[in-house]
Amino acid sequence: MATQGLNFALNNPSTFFAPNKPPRHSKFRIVTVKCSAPLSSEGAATGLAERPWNVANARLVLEDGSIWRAKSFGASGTQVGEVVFNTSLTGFSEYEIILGVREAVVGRISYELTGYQEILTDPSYAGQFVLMTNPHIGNTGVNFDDEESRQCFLAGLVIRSLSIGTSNWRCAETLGNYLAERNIMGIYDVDTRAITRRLRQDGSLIGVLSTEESKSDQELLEMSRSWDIVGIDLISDVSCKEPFEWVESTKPDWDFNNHERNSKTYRVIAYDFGIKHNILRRLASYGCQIIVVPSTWPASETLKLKPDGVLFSNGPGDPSAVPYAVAIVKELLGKVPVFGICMGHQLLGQALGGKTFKMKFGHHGGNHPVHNIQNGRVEISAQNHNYAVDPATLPKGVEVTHINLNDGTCAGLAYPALNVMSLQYHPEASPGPHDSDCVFRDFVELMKSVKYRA
Ligand SMILES: NC(=O)CC[C@H](N)C(=O)O
Repeated sequence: MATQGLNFALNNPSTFFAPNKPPRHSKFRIVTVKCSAPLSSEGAATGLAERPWNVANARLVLEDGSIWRAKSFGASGTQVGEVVFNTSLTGFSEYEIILGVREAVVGRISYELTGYQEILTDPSYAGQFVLMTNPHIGNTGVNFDDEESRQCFLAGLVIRSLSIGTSNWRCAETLGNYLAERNIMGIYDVDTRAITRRLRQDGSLIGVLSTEESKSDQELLEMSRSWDIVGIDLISDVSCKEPFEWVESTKPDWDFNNHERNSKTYRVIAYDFGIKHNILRRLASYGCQIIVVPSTWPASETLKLKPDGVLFSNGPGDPSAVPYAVAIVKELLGKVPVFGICMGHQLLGQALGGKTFKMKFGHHGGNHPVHNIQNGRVEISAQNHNYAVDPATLPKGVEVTHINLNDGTCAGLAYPALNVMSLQYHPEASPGPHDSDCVFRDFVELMKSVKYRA
């Protein structure tokens, strides 16, 4: 609906957008409309603008033997990865449309966004193709602020329709240019609904994306069948190599919980298994002093820094393929309050004696309902994981604190005796939802209670 409204406005010569102040807590304000392809005046009048593409020049070959012809954007080449679908469709802001010389407000647009830039820069997607179920991607371009890490680690992007126009007050460049500069492949004009239904039915599939005509379908199929993401340590490729201090908090205009700031500061060591920057910003906003350390940083060195708490971050790949990280987590248990997010939660589950398993097609999206058993509330959450902790394998004393309401899987754990808390999903989600943000306050409260207990 929103994009239809925008297309109407784009194609109506008498419409222009007001350079509004961004609504509070919104990152979006329309001031310019950049088109990646010129709209002919005829096209503009009829709504039938000429598209900048003609032919399929890429193939996605899935391990089940299906071949999907598509059009390429971003980088060219051949890339293998696991295909996952992301259902993010959240976040919108309203804009006034001002028409003609009298500047009468004639309506409002709900401007839709999916957080695709945050998804592209989430290191947990390393080794995976992200297929967006939202059919229209690229309309807000990319900007300098929404990066979740230092680079794009994912294998590639698969979308239904690439926006021909880019319009956002923060836009620095188009999605296509951004991906090409980072050597990330993308395809569009592919039936993402059909692929999603296949993945839901048959489970995650390995795929090969290629723009190389010289490679036969059979060659690409064999490539997809001889690669696997299970059992591989993907953390060490994305983690930082040296410790560093993190100070940036959420910008005041966008902070939705700033009344909860703490006057006291707590020292947190954050293990970087592929950490998203917004986890660090939220911790900083809640008054934490943070040192980020590499995935292999010894537990003994962490304890020497005398932290009030330790955070185990999100990260890519199979949690059972990184026993060295589980050993570090285990060594810290009971010595300092700990909080695990996603991969961090899965490592904690294993360190407590539990096991993880691979889900059929995982959870990827910004619209997962979670039952918070501790307070009885249902939180809408952002999730991105293919594995889960099996609660039946956990020892007595470990509590399941959150349940994913779509499939009943474990979405959070606590072990009060050892000051352990963890979530399988993303309380820091940017652009949202923000229902679970208060878990950072819970972590601060945990650190506080331990620090001032003595
Ligand atoms: N976001 C994450 O930390 C993902 C954890 C793990 N790689 C999984 O897919 O389950």
